[in-house]
Amino acid sequence: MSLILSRRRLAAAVRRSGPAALASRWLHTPPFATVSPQEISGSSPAEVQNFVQGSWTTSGNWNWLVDPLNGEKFIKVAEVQEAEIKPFVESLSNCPKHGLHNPLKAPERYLMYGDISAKAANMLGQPVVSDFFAKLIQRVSPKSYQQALAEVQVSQKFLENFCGDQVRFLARSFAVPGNHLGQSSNGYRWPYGPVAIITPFNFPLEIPLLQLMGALYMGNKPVLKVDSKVSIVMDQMLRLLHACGMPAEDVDFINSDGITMNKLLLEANPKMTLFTGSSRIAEKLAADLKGKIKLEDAGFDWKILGPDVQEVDYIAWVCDQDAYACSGQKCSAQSILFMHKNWSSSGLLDKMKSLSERRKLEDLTIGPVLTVTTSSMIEHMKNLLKIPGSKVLFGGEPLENHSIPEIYGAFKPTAVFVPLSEILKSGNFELVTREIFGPFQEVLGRSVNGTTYAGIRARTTGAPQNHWFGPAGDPRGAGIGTPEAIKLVWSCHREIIYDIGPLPKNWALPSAT
Ligand SMILES: NC(=O)c1ccc[n+]([C@@H]2O[C@H](COP(=O)([O-])OP(=O)(O)OC[C@H]3O[C@@H](n4cnc5c(N)ncnc54)[C@H](O)[C@@H]3O)[C@@H](O)[C@H]2O)c1
Repeated sequence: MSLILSRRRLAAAVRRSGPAALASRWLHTPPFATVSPQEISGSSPAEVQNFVQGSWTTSGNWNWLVDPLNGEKFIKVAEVQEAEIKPFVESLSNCPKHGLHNPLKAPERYLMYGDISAKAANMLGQPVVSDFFAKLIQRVSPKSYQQALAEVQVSQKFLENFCGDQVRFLARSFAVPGNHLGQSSNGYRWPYGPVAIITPFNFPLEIPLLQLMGALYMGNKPVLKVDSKVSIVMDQMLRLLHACGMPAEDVDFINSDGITMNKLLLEANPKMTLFTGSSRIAEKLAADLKGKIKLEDAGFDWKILGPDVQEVDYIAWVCDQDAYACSGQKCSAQSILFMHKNWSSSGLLDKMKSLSERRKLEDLTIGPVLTVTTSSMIEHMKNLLKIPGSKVLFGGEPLENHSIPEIYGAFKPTAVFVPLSEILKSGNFELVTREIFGPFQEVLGRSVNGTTYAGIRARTTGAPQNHWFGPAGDPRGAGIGTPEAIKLVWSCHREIIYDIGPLPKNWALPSAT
């Protein structure tokens, strides 16, 4: 059974099934929720609010979002304007720089967050709740039900990982014996206090939730800003967390445009900002915030197939998933495939073509691209095709028979072949390695460089809660998911040297040194 129906078909189904079925659908909406994913439509729009100083608030301005599948205005977001940021600035400045808790202050809060995580993991694990979030994700960041559900399941496992004592174990300290009796040096994981989290549209639940919980576990007070296109998901998740006992004052949640958020950061001066998004904004914020930032920015991910040809069917399937699942809008999506010439006669490219052709809009295995328009993908492709020897292997055309609004992209899964000798020429390299955050990859003839996913089952898209996921080689690089990521991003090292005596027997005043 197809798990996602087009809005029009859904609306028709609701009309056919009448109010009794409607009531039963609401019965299947979790108690904390204020929306029902299937019911959101032009005639029954949903509302996204802000949360500050312990209360839900609206703003003077509603930003209307259009349904990525049919262009209908279906969600209104209370976007905070520049003149309205004061409560958020005040709320953040109420948090001391030593945090809401730390190893020497309010340690019971580590246990409280262990309990909140246990309850939230339990709630999110209930089929009604995971289905609710998967369907809500699908409405705003269209991807297949399996991909949306996987995002919920990763989030649920992450919460399970930090139940019980696991939060306090994150703040484990160590001691080194000192030089004399009564002296020892102790290393602590210290919070930053007031912090900010900014996240993009492509993982509406997983990225903001994992970073938010990491920040809270270590004792910080975050203000969270998720891309407004998808922030309805975290609006609902915060309601779940409140229902699981999260103190209302611990997190603020703001909807705004980038300019307003930038202003808030400059005025509220958070001690640390975690930014996940494009490299352009990452570099701007790094300068504006004078380096008080950690980054997970744009990805241009490559896969290399070396000379040993094997498991062609499996590799074709992994390539298809890596390049085109979520319509290529995973930060780890395969952007380039370097293929050793031994693969040319293996049938790999034909298999990839057939797999890409299985993808269809009806089940969102291919769907709207939220930040790149169809015309800019076509333009990029035309520029690539000017490179001698390059050719479209498959795709290369807009999707057909759809009602995706023009502000979004609608493009068939596409692969363009570019000869390696050409890519190395100056001028071509920048063009070929431009990130197109959509279902687009370039296939090159020979292998050149490495990737960190290795082996016959290697994939580029894999960021479950049990892997560190993040960049390397940049001192500002952040991570997500694991205890190491949480400790690195959300706490700093603080050393306290205890030197409590006693003084040596017969101590006498030494001469000046
Ligand atoms: N490395 C990772 O883990 C990772 C994960 C997901 C996405 N990404 C990257 O994110 C990009 C796609 O996301 P996008 O297009 O939404 O990114 P984006 O940089 O346009 O937006 C990201 C967030 O920043 C906010 N923002 C924009 N300008 C701002 C400003 N001046 N001050 C403060 N906040 C501002 C946006 O409202 C949004 O919430 C891709 O490049 C992708 O590779 C990276």
